[in-house]
Amino acid sequence: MADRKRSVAETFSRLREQGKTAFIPFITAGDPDLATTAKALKILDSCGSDVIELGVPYSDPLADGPVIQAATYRALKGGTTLSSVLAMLKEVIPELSCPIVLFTYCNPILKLGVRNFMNNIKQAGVNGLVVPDLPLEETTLLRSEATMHSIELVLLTTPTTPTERMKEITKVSEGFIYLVSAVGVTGARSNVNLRVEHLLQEIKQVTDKPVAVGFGISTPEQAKQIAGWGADGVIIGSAIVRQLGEAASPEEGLKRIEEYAKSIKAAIP
Ligand SMILES: O=P(O)(O)OC[C@@H](O)[C@@H](O)c1c[nH]c2ccccc12
Repeated sequence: MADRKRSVAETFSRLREQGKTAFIPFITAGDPDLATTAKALKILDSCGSDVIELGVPYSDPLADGPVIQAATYRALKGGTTLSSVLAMLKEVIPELSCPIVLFTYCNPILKLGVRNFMNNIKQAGVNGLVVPDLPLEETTLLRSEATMHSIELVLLTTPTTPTERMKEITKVSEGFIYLVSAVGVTGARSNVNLRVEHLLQEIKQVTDKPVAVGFGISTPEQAKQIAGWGADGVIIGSAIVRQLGEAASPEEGLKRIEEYAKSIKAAIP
């Protein structure tokens, strides 16, 4: 029963019934250390996060901007590995009410072997998975193993994805569809890409699966704007990672993200 309560798709359908938009924070595991990550997950959960994205630090974060690259570097320097992240999650997830979506690049999955990887993350209590550098053509093996382990494999579509390809992506994406709102890498932008409103409408014409928007969102006003355009979820990473990882102390960083998460949650209906 716990799994069903926690599935990403279930979370979105509950929110849809309530007419609410999901708040989905992203943080990098192990930045500044795994003990702080464990506390951050509990704080973000208690501040009303509906889904939490947790990034596994990897040496070549090609889709990440400078803030998350710096966080990744700090986490790797601190010795964070996939197995230490999963060991921490095994302890923490039973205390969380929201589902966890793990973020990892392809390489760590291939190193472990797809079946082993899916089994390990399922054992840790993870619900969803995003693999930013996994092209649609390569998803078959991951999708079948994810399905076998009831892991929801979330796929991404971007402002430059051709319509036919976007339709393919929406067909096979599980949990939700990640609409990347801006071209380029992750990182707060001063304005939200106004094309997102049209992109959301385009996707919602071809699927009724939930669509969450990420990239560049950092202020309550931007979150409110995205929610107003009909997004089912608002994803914020760099703005949170910066406050947590660049604070004078872990305690200071945890205090900052608590206040920040509450301000975002208050802004989205
Ligand atoms: O950092 P931003 O601009 O708020 O965007 C969310 C993003 O950080 C998070 O979803 C993410 C972290 N690493 C990624 C790599 C690819 C796509 C998305 C991501």
